[in-house]
Amino acid sequence: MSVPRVLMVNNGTLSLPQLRRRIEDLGSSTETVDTSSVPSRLSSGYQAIVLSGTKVRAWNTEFYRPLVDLVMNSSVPVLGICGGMQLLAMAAGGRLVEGQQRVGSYDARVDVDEPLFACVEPTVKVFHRHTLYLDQVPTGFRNIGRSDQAPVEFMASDDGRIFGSQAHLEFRKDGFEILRGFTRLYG
Ligand SMILES: NC(=O)CC[C@H](N)C(=O)O
Repeated sequence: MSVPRVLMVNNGTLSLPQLRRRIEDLGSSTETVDTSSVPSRLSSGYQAIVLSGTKVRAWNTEFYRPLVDLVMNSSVPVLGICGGMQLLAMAAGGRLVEGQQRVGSYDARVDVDEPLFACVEPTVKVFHRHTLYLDQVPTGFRNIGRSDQAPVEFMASDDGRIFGSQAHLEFRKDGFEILRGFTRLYG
């Protein structure tokens, strides 16, 4: 079987190497493109798209428009991490709020009947590094994970193609196992 290829969009996160390594450890190859130079159409050679955390905040919808168009016009599984989830949520009309800066490991409760969580228990310990919080899922998405700190820790599109994680899944064992659940959607 050939190795699945993942297009990794670098939105300026501090932990791109770790994110790539995890996806590669799970059996995919990765190629990275910066936010400002994403293609207008996904080449048929890719089986999934992963959006890293961000440097430019999700409020800047103009900056992220080409990326959002790429995601919406593709048909492969997509995973947005931290700011990568926030920018997808903003584009779909979601609401973000400025909160307490959160850095470190926190528990979240997840819906284990969702394919993303096929490899974890209902409570996961995952790593966070952010100050913006999604307090409402946008139309077309549902809330699939929550915690004492944030009402929306994970979201999924109604068609089950696009996922978002507030946590940086490139860290911690449970993060890796959630990434494993994602790779099973296209691998
Ligand atoms: N790590 C990130 O992706 C940060 C996202 C966003 N800038 C926030 O602070 O919430």
